[in-house]
Amino acid sequence: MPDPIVLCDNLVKIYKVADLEVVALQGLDLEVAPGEVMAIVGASGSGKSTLLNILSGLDVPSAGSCIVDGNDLTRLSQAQRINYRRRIVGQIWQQSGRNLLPELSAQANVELPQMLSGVGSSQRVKRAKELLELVGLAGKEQKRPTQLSGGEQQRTAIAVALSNDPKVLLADEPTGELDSVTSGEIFSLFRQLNRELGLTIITVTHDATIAAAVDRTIAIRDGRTSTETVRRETTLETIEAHMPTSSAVIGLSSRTHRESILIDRAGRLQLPKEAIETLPFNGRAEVRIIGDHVELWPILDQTNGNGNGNGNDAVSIASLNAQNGKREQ
Ligand SMILES: Nc1ncnc2c1ncn2[C@@H]1O[C@H](COP(=O)(O)OP(=O)(O)OP(=O)(O)O)[C@@H](O)[C@H]1O
Repeated sequence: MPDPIVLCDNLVKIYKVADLEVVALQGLDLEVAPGEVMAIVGASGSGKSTLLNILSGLDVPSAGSCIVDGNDLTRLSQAQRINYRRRIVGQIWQQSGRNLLPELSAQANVELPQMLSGVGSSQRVKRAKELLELVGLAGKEQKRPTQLSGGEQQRTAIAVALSNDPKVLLADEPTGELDSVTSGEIFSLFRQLNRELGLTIITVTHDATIAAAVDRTIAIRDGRTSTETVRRETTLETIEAHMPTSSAVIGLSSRTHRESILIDRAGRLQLPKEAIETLPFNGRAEVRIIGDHVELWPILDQTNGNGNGNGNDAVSIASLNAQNGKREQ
């Protein structure tokens, strides 16, 4: 496997608001391979945008490490950070007002980041035209954002994000304001750009069709990666009965996708919601490694005379196959 283009290890982000501290990311691990197309999903407030803002260089991690294309985002100087934001990453947001300057034409919007990077006039005019053609907007170069449809505005935003030839495209809910047909078209464009330019794409989304179409979906819960869902190469027909019934927080089919929990580098894991719902207890528990599996036992209240582990209420959380190193749920 090639070296990851994104490697986050035990990433922490704490926002200070007056006297309060908000822990937005609490020890998140993430690896993304070059040329991968992946989605980040999770409930509101789970830390998705915080992660994207760190990857884009807009926010600085509070602790842990985050390296993107060899750039250590915890240690960049101000000048290095500007250079990183101009050349390594391109970013698009849900709201077109945040992506485009309304008083400029599509062409001028795409030229602007190049102008800020010192690219000469004739070269940036040529590149802006090429990029607008690549995203399917040939002939609309002189239109202003208000003269374009929502999908066309997002296409323009993608061309703007690509104007300095970044390695990684970061998209925060890029289809959040679009209808499902236009969302599908934007996602096809992502796929085309991935194929033709080798672009790595990381998108935050609530859109199940997008999550179903990417190579890998990471679910974040409470500021940590909790599950990962990968697309199966072939769909399952016959052994479906033996597989989990659904996949990922947005409910992808287990015929086409496989979900796994992630144990982070500190050894922590988050049980899926369905597993928590079937646990017969919560609170303190004892972990026992018994032969080939791991068990959780409730620690019962000592004051009423109960010891722990005497009933049938242990939960086996994993089977460990020591022979082949495989871990089975
Ligand atoms: N600039 C900030 N100052 C203070 N707290 C913040 C800031 N940005 C995010 N937070 C807090 O950090 C936590 C994670 O927020 P974040 O926006 O990353 O979540 P999210 O998963 O992107 O949510 P949504 O899906 O609603 O956009 C939340 O509790 C949020 O209130």
